[in-house]
Amino acid sequence: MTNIIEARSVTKKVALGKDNELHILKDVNLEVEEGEFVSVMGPSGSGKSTLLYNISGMDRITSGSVKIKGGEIGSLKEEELAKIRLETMGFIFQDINLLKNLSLIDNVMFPALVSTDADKNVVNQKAKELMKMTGIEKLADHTITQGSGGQLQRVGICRALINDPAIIFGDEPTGALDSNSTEEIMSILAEINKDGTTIVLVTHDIKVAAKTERILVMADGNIVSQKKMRKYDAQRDDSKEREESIMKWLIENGL
Ligand SMILES: Nc1ncnc2c1ncn2[C@@H]1O[C@H](COP(=O)(O)OP(=O)(O)OP(=O)(O)O)[C@@H](O)[C@H]1O
Repeated sequence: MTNIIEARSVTKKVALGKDNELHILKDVNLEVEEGEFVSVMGPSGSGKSTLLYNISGMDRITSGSVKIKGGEIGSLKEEELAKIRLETMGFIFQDINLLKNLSLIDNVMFPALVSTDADKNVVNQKAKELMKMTGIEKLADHTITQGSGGQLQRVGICRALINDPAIIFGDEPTGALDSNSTEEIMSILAEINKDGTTIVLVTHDIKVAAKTERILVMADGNIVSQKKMRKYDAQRDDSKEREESIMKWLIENGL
């Protein structure tokens, strides 16, 4: 299997005032295989979001190396990095950040229209297909005030998928959703992953982690433990067993 993400000895420090700095990531090593579905758990402040932003090139590492599809991203100029982010990655956040003055379908289309000289009709067709796939096609012409949290998060997923990214990064994508919407969003992500898209999610929710196939646990700026599981298959209906086994593992490892 090919590694789509390779992070070596990654550190991240931020300046706190004149003579003080915070060491957030401490020599982190991580490999993610093409097509993998990975979740990152760990206590608040352990560095999960910082890891996500630094391996996706949304933020700059202090030292070490991050390769995406074999190419080092640390040394890239801002425009080159932005191009790689736009063409290779999709991002889903807890706070969906949709543009208020655009319809939902225009929000979905936005990353495709800013990135390339793509044909608007082709992009529109693709956006419609994605909205159909996630069950929100009827909301295409609505605005963001007319959707529920779960519906808007589906818009966020469609927007993340519009450029056919190889990797989707999610920072607590279900953090603001109720358990039904969380289940629905995770089913959609599991389907997307089944089709070959690599997914890396930060989550506090065992139910979310149970739908992934590898759980990384962070503590104090490093990955301290990990658990590999069979890829989730909705047909098997074994979510409960997966959740219990994760819970047991977390407790046994003092996490
Ligand atoms: N730009 C920054 N400036 C100063 N401190 C920062 C910065 N970014 C992150 N931190 C601090 O680094 C630590 C790790 O933050 P991070 O958001 O990565 O943690 P997390 O594990 O994702 O936490 P949570 O689960 O609460 O979201 C925290 O103590 C945070 O306050």
